[in-house]
Amino acid sequence: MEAVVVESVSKRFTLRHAHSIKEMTVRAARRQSLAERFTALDDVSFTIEQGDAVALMGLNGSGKSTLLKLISGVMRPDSGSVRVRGTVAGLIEVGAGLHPDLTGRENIYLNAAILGMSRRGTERAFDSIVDFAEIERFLDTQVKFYSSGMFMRLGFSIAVHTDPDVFLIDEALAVGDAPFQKKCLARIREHHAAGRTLVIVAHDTGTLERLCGRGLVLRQGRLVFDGNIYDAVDLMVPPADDQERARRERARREARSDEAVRTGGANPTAR
Ligand SMILES: Nc1ncnc2c1ncn2[C@@H]1O[C@H](COP(=O)(O)OP(=O)(O)OP(=O)(O)O)[C@@H](O)[C@H]1O
Repeated sequence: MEAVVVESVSKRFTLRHAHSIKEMTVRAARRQSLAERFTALDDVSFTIEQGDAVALMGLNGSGKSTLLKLISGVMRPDSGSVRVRGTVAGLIEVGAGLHPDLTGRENIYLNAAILGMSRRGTERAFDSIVDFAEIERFLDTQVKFYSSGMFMRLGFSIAVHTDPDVFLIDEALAVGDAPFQKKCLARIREHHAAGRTLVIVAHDTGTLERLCGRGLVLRQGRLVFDGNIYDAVDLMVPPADDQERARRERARREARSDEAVRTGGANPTAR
């Protein structure tokens, strides 16, 4: 069953070169343009099946976050269409919904509601959210007094406890200390094992290889590759020579067999 269908999607932005009347006058006098249209996504099409884990890859500015925003529904394409079956949420703009003047406890209820969780669902998940974020002692402290790490953990923890059908992750896995990152990865794997669809943007190719079966590569807003994650990684970061190619192949074989041992051969990631 299709979870996400992106059809001939294009998105353009206007880049303004002048922000004040003075700048506008100067640019106009020099016959320079005041603004220019910039194509962030250019005729992109793909389909993601339910339960797939897909990496969105590309250099800075290639359009990955824009594509995630279109899938999440916070932005609309200029042309083409994006269809998502079921609910969509995840680790995007983590912490954006937290209110500094509210306590951790109040923020959990508020943010979970913003992310589409029912009050009962939040009550059920409450202890687990607090545990995961490791903020128990500070639960009744306003979050403006949290350290940036604690703030981020709380935002993360709430987000990973929601259960959307399509779970989006944007560059979020690189933050937090190593144990926390590990916990987040484990939680994301659980989402996937439960049959949820994952769409992940990250620059760390190791993480993407571990989580995803398929990779999409964007280059200047165009989809230039759609296929196996290992081929996508090789396209993004080409192996320097045959030795490096063989080393990667070995590492991947080992990772796959480790995975098979841990999951008893039932690796949920389709490769
Ligand atoms: N709201 C906006 N207004 C104007 N330009 C924008 C806007 N959002 C994105 N862009 C431009 O669109 C292009 C694609 O941006 P996007 O954030 O999708 O890239 P990305 O692949 O996620 O990059 P990164 O790896 O750096 O996060 C960039 O050139 C960016 O400057």
